[in-house]
Parts: sequence; structure tokens; C-alpha cells
Amino acid sequence: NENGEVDAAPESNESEYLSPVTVGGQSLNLDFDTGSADFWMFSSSMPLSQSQGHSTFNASKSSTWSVYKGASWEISYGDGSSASGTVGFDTVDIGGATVTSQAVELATGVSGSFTSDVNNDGLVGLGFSSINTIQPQQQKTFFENIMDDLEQPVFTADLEDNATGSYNFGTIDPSEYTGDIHFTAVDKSNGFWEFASDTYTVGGNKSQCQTCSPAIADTGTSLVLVDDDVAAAYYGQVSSAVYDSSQGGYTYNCTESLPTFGIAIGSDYTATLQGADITFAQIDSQTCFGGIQGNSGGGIQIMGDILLKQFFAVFDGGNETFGVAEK
Ligand SMILES: O=C(NNC1=NCCC1)c1ccc(Br)cc1
Repeated sequence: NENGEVDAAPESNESEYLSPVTVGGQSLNLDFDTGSADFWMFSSSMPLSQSQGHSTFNASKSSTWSVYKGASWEISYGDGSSASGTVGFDTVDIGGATVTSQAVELATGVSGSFTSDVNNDGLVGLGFSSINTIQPQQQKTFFENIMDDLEQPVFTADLEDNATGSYNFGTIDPSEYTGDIHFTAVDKSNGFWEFASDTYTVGGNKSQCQTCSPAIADTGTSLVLVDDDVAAAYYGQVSSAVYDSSQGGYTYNCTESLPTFGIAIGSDYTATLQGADITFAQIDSQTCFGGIQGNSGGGIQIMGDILLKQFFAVFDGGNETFGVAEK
């Protein structure tokens, strides 16, 4: 089989996790993103003004590279960042799991937030290829390409709080979690690992949602973005919390002890965050920015790293399910 395992190292502010990937013999640190389906890297054909500080992929130095003539790609992410460029095929190795002809997208241009994030050399999209942006023909993700050669058609994410975690392709390592894995059915029609989430808890008190948007498991998003009524209900229980439009979200006094927050993962499990694990950043001597924020009526709730790093997550491409376990 083609199983593989790599580290997932948190960036300084835990806004993302980076993993080593080898493409055509060249190693770069990439952000595994279950919320998108493009595999792209900084390339030597970018203006230096955009790539300085990054590792770049140089296609002319890869003996296994082949150009996808006439193809291009262009992607925009939920945080407003974007990238675009050209396409080829090469051998991709992630911790021993190898795909010999992976569609690899080379950036010729990226938005400012990618340039300034010098630890991030690109993204590995682990969503579904129905949202891949390659034209004229969408291409499969690394996981879709390798799934049938894995011991089990799964990958797992063990993101950690202030520590290096791991991504595993092909096995569910029992040493990485405790108790049961709570699975729920995934609806892949929007290209995401999407599931129903109809209840939530604040301080242990369960509430029925009003908007009840479906949720996605998105390793590429830092925060937990819930329906606006849920965010308002949560911060309504935090006495100093205000919605600060200049910061783009709810802030509160860092000395507050926050209530727990739970979100349903399908119909039979609630993933609960401790209050101490909910703050995303300290923005000044007294003020903190919450890791739970509203989705501005976006119609999808995003379970990002703030939640995922508290659990062991299983993405099952065979059963088309998503599961979490405590650890
Ligand atoms: O872009 C998304 N996830 N990935 C990444 N974010 C930032 C860099 C990578 C994303 C996915 C689904 C929805 Br709905 C909103 C946003």
C-alpha cells in the first residue's frame, strides 16, 4: 500500500499548520487544506517581490515534470487571499505516500497575505475535485489519486495546540485518539467535507439552532465560523464581549473566563471546546479576539483549526464520512 504520515507544524500564531511535501525531488512546506481542492506551490517563475522568503518549486530542475499545455488555475479563499498560475504533472510524495502523476499548480501570482506568510510555500487541497479551479479540465486531489492504493481510503488530521501534530494517509492510528470516533455522513456536493450541525451548547446549555447551516471541516481556516445567531448567543454570555467591526469580530477582556462551546457533529455527538481554548489572539494589553466568530450569513458553518486541534479528525473517502474522537 501507499500509506504515508507527515508532521503538521503549527505556525507561530497557530493560524495554520505546515507539512513537508516532496514534488519532483524538491521539498516544500505546504498547508493541507480540506476546504479547497487545488494543489499549488510558490514557483521560481514568480516575481521575486512575491516569492522572497519562500521555498519555490523549479519545474526545470525536476526530471519528472511535464507541462499541462494551455492549462491555468485561479483560486480565491474565504479569507480573501488568492493565487493563480500554470499547471503540470509530477511525482508527489507525502510521508511515503506517492502519486506519480499529480496535477501540480505553479503560482505565477499570489495575494499579499501569501507573500507575507513566509513559512507557507503553498497548499495541498484535500477537498473534493468538483471545486478544483484548473481549466480547461479540473484535476483530482492528491487524496483522490491515492485513495484506492491506501490500506484504508482515509486520511486523518491530528492538529495540536502549540505542538507538532500529524497527517496520516491510509491508516487510523489508535495511538492518536481515545474512546470512540464519532462519524457523520458527508455531503460532498459543494466540494467540502460537509455535514449537518443542528444544535449547539453554551456553558453546557443546549440550544436548538435557528439558521442551522451545514458545517464543514476545514483545516485551512483558522477560526470556527458559526451562524451569526450562534455567535451572538455565545458572546452574550461573555460580559465584556463586544462586536468590534474594526477588528472584524467579537473581542473581550482577556481576563474573562469563557464559557464552554459545543457544536453538533452530525446527530449524535457534540464537540465541546473549553473556554480556555477559545481565544484566538491577544490584540492589545487587555483585549482578546475570539476564535469563535460569525459567518456573516454565509450559509455554511466552518469548523476550523480552533476546533480541529482539540480533536482527532478522520476524513473517510470510502464511506464519505467525517469523524472526530477525543485524544
Ligand atoms: O478558503 C477556505 N478554506 N481554506 C483556506 N482558507 C484560507 C486559506 C485556505 C474556505 C472554504 C470553505 C468556505 Br464556506 C470558506 C472558506
